[in-house]
Amino acid sequence: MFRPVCWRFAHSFKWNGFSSVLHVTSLGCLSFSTTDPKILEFDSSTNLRIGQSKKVKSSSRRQVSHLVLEHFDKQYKEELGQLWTKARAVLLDPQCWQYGLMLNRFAKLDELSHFLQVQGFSSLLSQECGSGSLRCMVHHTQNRFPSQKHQPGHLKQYYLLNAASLLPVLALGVEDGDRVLDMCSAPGGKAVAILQSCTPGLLHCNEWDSERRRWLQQTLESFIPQPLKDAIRVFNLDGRVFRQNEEGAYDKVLVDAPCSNDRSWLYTGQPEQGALFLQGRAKLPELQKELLSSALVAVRPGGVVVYSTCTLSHAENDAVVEGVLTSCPNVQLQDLGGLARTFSHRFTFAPDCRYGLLVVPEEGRTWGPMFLAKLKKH
Ligand SMILES: C[S@@+](CC[C@H](N)C(=O)[O-])C[C@H]1O[C@@H](n2cnc3c(N)ncnc32)[C@H](O)[C@@H]1O
Repeated sequence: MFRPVCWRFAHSFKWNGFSSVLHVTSLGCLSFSTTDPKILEFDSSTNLRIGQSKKVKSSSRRQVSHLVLEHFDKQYKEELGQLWTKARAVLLDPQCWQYGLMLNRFAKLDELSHFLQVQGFSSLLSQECGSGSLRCMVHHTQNRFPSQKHQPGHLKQYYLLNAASLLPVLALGVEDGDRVLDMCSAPGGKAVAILQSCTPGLLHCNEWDSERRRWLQQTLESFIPQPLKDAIRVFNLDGRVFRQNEEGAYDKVLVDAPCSNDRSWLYTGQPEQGALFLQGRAKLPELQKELLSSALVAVRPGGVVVYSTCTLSHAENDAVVEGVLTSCPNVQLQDLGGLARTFSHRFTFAPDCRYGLLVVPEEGRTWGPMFLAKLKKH
């Protein structure tokens, strides 16, 4: 049993998936031995416990919906060929999923940064990415930090995410002073990423679902200090109305659209839920086109819109962008080849995605699914 000295960090700390043990020495240093626990946890009485092998709770409870899986098999085999076999293996094995840690530049990070370095985490983003002060740490193996609890008045140190979900933010390229709309914003991962990368002149975060809007507000509270919050406003609107209210008001708009979310929808559990999901899925492309068109009205001439989803579905990705490009003559598709080259060692991109980039998960680089396309208005 060890007594952690760095109490604040240790208190909420759980670890799964490494073959070494964390020690917190009496001097407050962090080091590892080579015993092989599957889980470590600090409990609230400040003791470090080394537990026996046990699975991460949330993963072991997941139940695959066979209805959804069959549907995916049929569709994605046709759309992605061999890549689907690889992605399928990852999606069906939550124990292998990698998680990135987006670090909060507004929190104290010394101990955490040191700990991550010792553990072999590396930085996803280099200076060439143009990501400003945005930092995300990734590991080549499966690993999962616990989510930090929301505590009013305290800033969290990190946000857990699928590292590929930073690509839309990088593609948007927000700069200091920009007026930005995050049209579908909850739970707020990408809004936080934007605020990590720079200081926009204003950031409007919109979320239609009231429950999720509260979650979004909590995320912003957990990561962003008060002075910066003055530049942020949270809206509770249907994103499709921005076309009427906010014409040309923004330099940059992110449409991280409601989508099938393959990773979580595969685990819809009960057959009825799976059936409902498949019904709803058919209606998504229409909504997505409307949201993207609305964003193109809300952005100023010369401004850019990034459209993204976390599904592999062609109908919700390339086909949506194609549909909008056909109906909006003053919009031009932007090349994302540079971004793909920068991250080709980290992410697997589908080779024949016509209008954007599609990150497909595979063993060892389980990031994705993530689709993004960038459009510029003239
Ligand atoms: C993929 S999630 C967004 C994730 C978020 N950008 C992030 O990075 O944390 C899509 C969100 O869009 C919201 N949504 C659904 N329909 C919408 C609409 N018509 N207008 C605005 N938001 C909508 C959903 O409730 C959901 O929270």
